[in-house]
Amino acid sequence: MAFYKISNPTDHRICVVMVGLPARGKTFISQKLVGYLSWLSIKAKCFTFADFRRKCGHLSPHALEFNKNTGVINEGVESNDEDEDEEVIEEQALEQIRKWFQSENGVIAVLDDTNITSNRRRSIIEFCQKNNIQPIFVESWSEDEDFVQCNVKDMGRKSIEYKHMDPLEAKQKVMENINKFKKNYEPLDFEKDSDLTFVKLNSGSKEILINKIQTYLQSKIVFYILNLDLKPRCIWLSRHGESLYNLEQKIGGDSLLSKRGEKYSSKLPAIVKESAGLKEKDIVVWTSTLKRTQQTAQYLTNKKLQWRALDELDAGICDGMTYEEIEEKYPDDFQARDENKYEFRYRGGESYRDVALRLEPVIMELERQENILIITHQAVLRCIYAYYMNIPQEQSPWVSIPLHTLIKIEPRAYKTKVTTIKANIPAVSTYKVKGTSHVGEAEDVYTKPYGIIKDTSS
Ligand SMILES: O=P(O)(O)OC[C@H]1O[C@@](CO)(OP(=O)(O)O)[C@@H](O)[C@@H]1O
Repeated sequence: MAFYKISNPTDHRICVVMVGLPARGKTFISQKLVGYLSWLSIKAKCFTFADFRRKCGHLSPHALEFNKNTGVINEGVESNDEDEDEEVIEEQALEQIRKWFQSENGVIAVLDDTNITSNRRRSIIEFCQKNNIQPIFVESWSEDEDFVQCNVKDMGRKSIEYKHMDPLEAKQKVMENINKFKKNYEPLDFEKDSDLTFVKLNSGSKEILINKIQTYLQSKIVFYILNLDLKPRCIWLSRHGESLYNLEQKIGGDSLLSKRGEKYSSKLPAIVKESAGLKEKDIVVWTSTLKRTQQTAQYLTNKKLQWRALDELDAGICDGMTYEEIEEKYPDDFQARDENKYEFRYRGGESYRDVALRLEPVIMELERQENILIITHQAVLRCIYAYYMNIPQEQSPWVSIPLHTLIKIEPRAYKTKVTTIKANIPAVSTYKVKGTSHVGEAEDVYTKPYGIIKDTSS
């Protein structure tokens, strides 16, 4: 079920059109925006023209050849008539967007390409007008050497166009490409483009210019982009230490930590220090308002902030019960929750969807901040983890977030890196296995593929 429902979808179709030279953070913005909208249940998709060109057998002007039979990209094959090919490819790519809006009832398409000429942008506007789509142009502009070089490095290492190359060669190619595009670049202009809806970002969020934002959805998109800080940063996630309720397999409540939970809290500062390599003043600790998270943060001397929005999912009438008791007393509710855990709302309490919605200001603030350690609860961390890792909503309540484990997240344009650091302090499992009232080993399908697991000696 989509949360964002509209009576006539064609009235609300938006195409976010990225504008800018390579290595200006366009892919990062596009991916983050689509992840955020999907997390809010707004149907969104990113269309990367480079992908499409590759599939068509060209990567003009990057001069690569895609072998459709083997899937291998070969270097050095130039197209004979680049301009003509490019036009056809662009048309076909826009056609993909039109089809997606129509067949999938899409709401927001993000077009991740350079779109650096006024002509190109005008042809996109024409396409949008024909198809009842509102275009918003998002230009990422920068002459800041550090900003550009940081993106060049990221592109060289991770982008499919360059990652097969030697790092130096990749860097050189990206720079060549930037210079090639620079010659034709026509930035968005307040006078010439006064009729367009656009946002112009200078080196991320250093300076922002906005023109003609008109609808609620447009302002939501723009507000999110304005809060995005493109600088590399880390987020650490930890559950509180094992609690007395965890030992008794009871959910909710506001209990204190067990002895092993206490041990985790005293070890946490050293684990964070080792993982971060930063001074304490450079990491801010966010906790919920519940005792078990504050007790876990007690030995951290960093600046701390409590958020009510980080409190655990409210289990309503089931608060303080074990899963076995819930199954016995409310068998229908127990089964309904297993069938659709994301949507199920405890009587007098919350669903995972409710938690995600109340977390929106936390997410927005996280995007503005640099290095944050969040100490909170199982359900809340699942929602935050799902946001960073683009985990489908229906799967997010089943993600494994074990106790006494620090998760380090490094969001990047091409892939988010996750490192799982185990404290080596035993704790009970609180993972409720689907279809039973038992807690046990998680299937862990969503944590394992991403994580590099590190153990700390006890
Ligand atoms: O959604 P499920 O899997 O029930 O997990 C959420 C539960 O996790 C618990 C532990 O069982 O969280 P936490 O100990 O992190 O506060 C409960 O309080 C909470 O209701």
